[in-house]
Amino acid sequence: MPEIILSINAGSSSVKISVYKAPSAGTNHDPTQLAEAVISGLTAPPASLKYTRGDEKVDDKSLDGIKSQEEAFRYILDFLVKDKGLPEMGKIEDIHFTSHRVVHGGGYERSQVIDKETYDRIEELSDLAPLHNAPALTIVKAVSSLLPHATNIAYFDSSFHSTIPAHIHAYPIDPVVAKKNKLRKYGFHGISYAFITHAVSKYLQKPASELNIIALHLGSGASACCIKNGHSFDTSMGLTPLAGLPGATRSGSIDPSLMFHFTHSAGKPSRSSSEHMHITQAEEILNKNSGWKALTGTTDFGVISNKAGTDEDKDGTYSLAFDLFVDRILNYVGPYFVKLDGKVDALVFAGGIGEKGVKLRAMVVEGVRCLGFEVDEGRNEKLGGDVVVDISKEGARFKTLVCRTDEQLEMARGVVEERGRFERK
Ligand SMILES: Nc1ncnc2c1ncn2[C@@H]1O[C@H](COP(=O)(O)OP(=O)(O)O)[C@@H](O)[C@H]1O
Ligand SMILES: CC(=O)OP(=O)(O)O
Ligand SMILES: [Mg+2]
Repeated sequence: MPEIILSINAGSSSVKISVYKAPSAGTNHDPTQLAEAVISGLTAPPASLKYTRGDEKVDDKSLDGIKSQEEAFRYILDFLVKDKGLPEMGKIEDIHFTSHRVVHGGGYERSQVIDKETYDRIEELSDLAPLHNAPALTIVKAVSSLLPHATNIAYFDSSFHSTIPAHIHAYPIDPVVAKKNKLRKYGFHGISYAFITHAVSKYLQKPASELNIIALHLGSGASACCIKNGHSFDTSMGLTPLAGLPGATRSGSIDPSLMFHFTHSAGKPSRSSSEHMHITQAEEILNKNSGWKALTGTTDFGVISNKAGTDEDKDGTYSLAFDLFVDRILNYVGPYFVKLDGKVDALVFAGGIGEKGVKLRAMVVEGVRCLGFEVDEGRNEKLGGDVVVDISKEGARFKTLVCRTDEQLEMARGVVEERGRFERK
């Protein structure tokens, strides 16, 4: 009987689900991916579905009416179960494990089976990841009712960053208050950074424990990570995923006083607060109504890239957003290069924008040319299908890589590696 793992990645604008067959116990192969379904564009309706089974692209269609992560999950599960070409999903009792990407894990340094206590803890942290934790929990709840045999395991984006030293994760505020309220830099996109670390270490044939990279996960939410000897040493997101780089609907870092000048009602509760989450209007504006959406009206950075600098960009709206993003990214690459003492194995692009944004990669690397990074135009434009691709120019002092990150696979590997810890007693 095959043991099936459903690996669920609820992002702020997408839900990505991969179906894996676990290798036989005692072998250390990767889980085998049987299918992947991605619903994207939740913040730019209509959403769309991309479905691949094995190496075959089976479906690619627009979906009206799917607006939330929970709706996307329910749609995908139904779709997978009904797919005649995927008999492994025909018997839902064979789904032993569901791994869930949970963005904010507070003090959890590793994955956890989601029991009542873990669920409550993740819920408590919802205010600190307003676009992520509550939607992820709606999926956990749906799994509990639709797949009651499955063991739910939470993988936290923040766990990878538990190695950040105190002088980097601490905020310069009253330490008593900071300790009591657990106010510190947590950092996110850690499942992706763990995948990137392993993939680049394999590609460069260098042990992860000796690997120094500057990694950029650029998606609907975007962040940078300084990875020293295979561990997170610094990252751009903070107490919440709002800090650092701007994103589809997020402002990224701003002067904290800006909000007092933006609106006087900024401190009042937001109308969209729910039983799972209580945020102020300020948090609502900075998390949901800023970033690319506020600057350009679209949350799709692909559109911004295509229009910037063309006749369609008469008032320079798209160019401003594009150039602003390049500028903010450079604000991290330089300092991380310094923090790594110039001993950098690679600058790595990942995430939807990092993997598809040809122009963005070219402009960012152009911005750090003085440090010794240079991109080969041809390689940058045609990546090919490998997990890690070298786009550096011949003779460049430092490497520039693109990594097709795979958070679902990273979680499924974790399930297989630690299966014993998760088996129901
Ligand atoms: N050709 C492209 N160039 C630049 N960005 C793109 C392109 N195609 C898609 N994107 C962007 O990728 C982002 C989604 O990235 P992804 O990592 O999948 O998101 P999520 O954060 O939801 O996981 C969207 O902002 C989308 O606009
Ligand atoms: C942490 C975060 O911002 O995630 P995403 O990019 O998937 O929204
Ligand atoms: Mg993502």
